[in-house]
Amino acid sequence: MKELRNLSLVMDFYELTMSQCYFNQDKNQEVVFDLFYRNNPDNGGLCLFCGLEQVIEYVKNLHFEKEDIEYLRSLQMFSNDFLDYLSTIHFTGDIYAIPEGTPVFPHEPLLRVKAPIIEAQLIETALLLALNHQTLIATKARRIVQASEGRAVMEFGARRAHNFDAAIYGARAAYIAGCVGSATTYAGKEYGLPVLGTMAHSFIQSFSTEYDAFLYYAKTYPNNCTLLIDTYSTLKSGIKNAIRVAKDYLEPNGYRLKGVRIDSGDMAYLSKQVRKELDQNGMQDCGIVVSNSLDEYVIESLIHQQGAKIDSFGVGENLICSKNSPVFGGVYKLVAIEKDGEMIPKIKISDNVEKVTNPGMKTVYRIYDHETGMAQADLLALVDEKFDENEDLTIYHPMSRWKYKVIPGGTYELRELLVPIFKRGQVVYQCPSLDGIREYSKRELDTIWEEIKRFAYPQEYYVDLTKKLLDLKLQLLNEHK
Ligand SMILES: Nc1ncnc2c1ncn2[C@@H]1O[C@H](COP(=O)(O)OP(=O)(O)OP(=O)(O)O)[C@@H](O)[C@H]1O
Ligand SMILES: O=P(O)(O)OC[C@H]1O[C@H](OP(=O)(O)OP(=O)(O)O)[C@H](O)[C@@H]1O
Ligand SMILES: O=C(O)c1cccnc1
Repeated sequence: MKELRNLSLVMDFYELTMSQCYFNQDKNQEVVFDLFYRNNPDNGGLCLFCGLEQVIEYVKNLHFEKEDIEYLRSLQMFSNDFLDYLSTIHFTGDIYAIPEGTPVFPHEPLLRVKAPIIEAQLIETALLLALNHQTLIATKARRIVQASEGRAVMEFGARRAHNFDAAIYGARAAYIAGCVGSATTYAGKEYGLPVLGTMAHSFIQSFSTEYDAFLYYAKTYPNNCTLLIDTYSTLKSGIKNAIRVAKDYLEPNGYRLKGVRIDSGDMAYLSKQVRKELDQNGMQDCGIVVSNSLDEYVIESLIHQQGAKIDSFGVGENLICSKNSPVFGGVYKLVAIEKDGEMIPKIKISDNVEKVTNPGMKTVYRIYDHETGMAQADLLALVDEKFDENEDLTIYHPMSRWKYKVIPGGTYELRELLVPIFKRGQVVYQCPSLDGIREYSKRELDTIWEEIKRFAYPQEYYVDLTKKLLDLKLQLLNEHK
């Protein structure tokens, strides 16, 4: 079996200091935490939820090694009794979550934990860091894939990623979001996603001539040959040498030149000129790949405003670092606490209305329109609420009773998005394959209206409350006045 790094101590120190207080007071009662976010990155209309598999690995493995305990002891802040307790701790609670690859929206629980407060608290940091990172990268990658309108997007980001895990998990998230593969070989080995790539300028420079470099590569990989044509001059030498190699070696031997890559200069102008030359030489099947600090806006402009002739995109830094919007602000908030065997709903109040939490143990439903199959809104409900799809459904704005919408009975279907992942500490969820997640994600994205997916001022998707949940929220707000 592969040895796992024990990452259990990847937790904010306050999780441990607070936990010792709970422990000393014998206050390890059950609580419920919701993990959700408030704003879509890049002013977008949605996110793609990602990173659940890594959360499952972390929670399943939660334990402290002897050396972890000794380290904590050396800090002289923790009692022997508490350290003894930590040395045997493992997760015993329930976790429900939305499946990876699902389009998600602000303010809905993406994941819900019900566990003794110490356990729920100790896993906070890891849950947030895994889900915040991969959701951010999948969300960015999805935008880039959308802008490419069916042209392949290759993830080239490892060298600009914020260290090893960001490259590996970033490649995973990007593949889920629709990239055709990644240049990060490790991610191919680990996740079975396609690894791909072309060549670097250093390769061309290492030969006496560009032609020699192309010829050597073509002889080595005649079936899969994409040549980088911008080392000296894309139009004066690169494209000419690429065509020569195709004519001198590949075609006489029954092969075709697969592609050329342009990595600098004006990509619209160069791609059009290169396309013309390839076509004039009977090489209509040779693809044009471009790279160089691309993002969804440059890609959109190349395709729509500039008529660029591009077949695929290599995208690195803007994708792997979500450069325009580098933070995904997922948060983890306590929403209920057990008292005398009963779960008591809790609220977090803020002057900023956006930051007032939705109290209680809740679930999320996606409401699909019967006729179109499209998602109409998401509905937050208390877990014990029951629905009959033949009856009218009234959904409320998260803050006001007078803003509501009635969806007529018989016109909609409800799908509960949160599914069981852990029950009493045991994993009850079978993680789908990466390709399974990717296909599911594509299908789910097809149920989201284009108005929500567009980049400029997207329409806001409704995440509403049931009457019962809204009443509870307003009642708690009143009680705290
Ligand atoms: N037609 C185009 N429309 C919009 N942006 C483009 C177009 N062509 C290139 N770009 C962008 O312009 C920028 C050019 O950057 P930069 O100055 O780094 O490259 P360069 O001078 O072409 O080559 P090098 O990478 O060797 O410095 C890149 O971000 C690229 O994505
Ligand atoms: O611009 P990005 O979106 O991050 O895409 C990845 C970049 O990384 C490489 O450049 P680099 O100069 O590092 O190496 P090279 O010698 O292969 O061009 C590649 O040529 C791309 O330009
Ligand atoms: O294979 C490529 O062309 C590649 C890979 C990583 C970064 N830039 C380019």
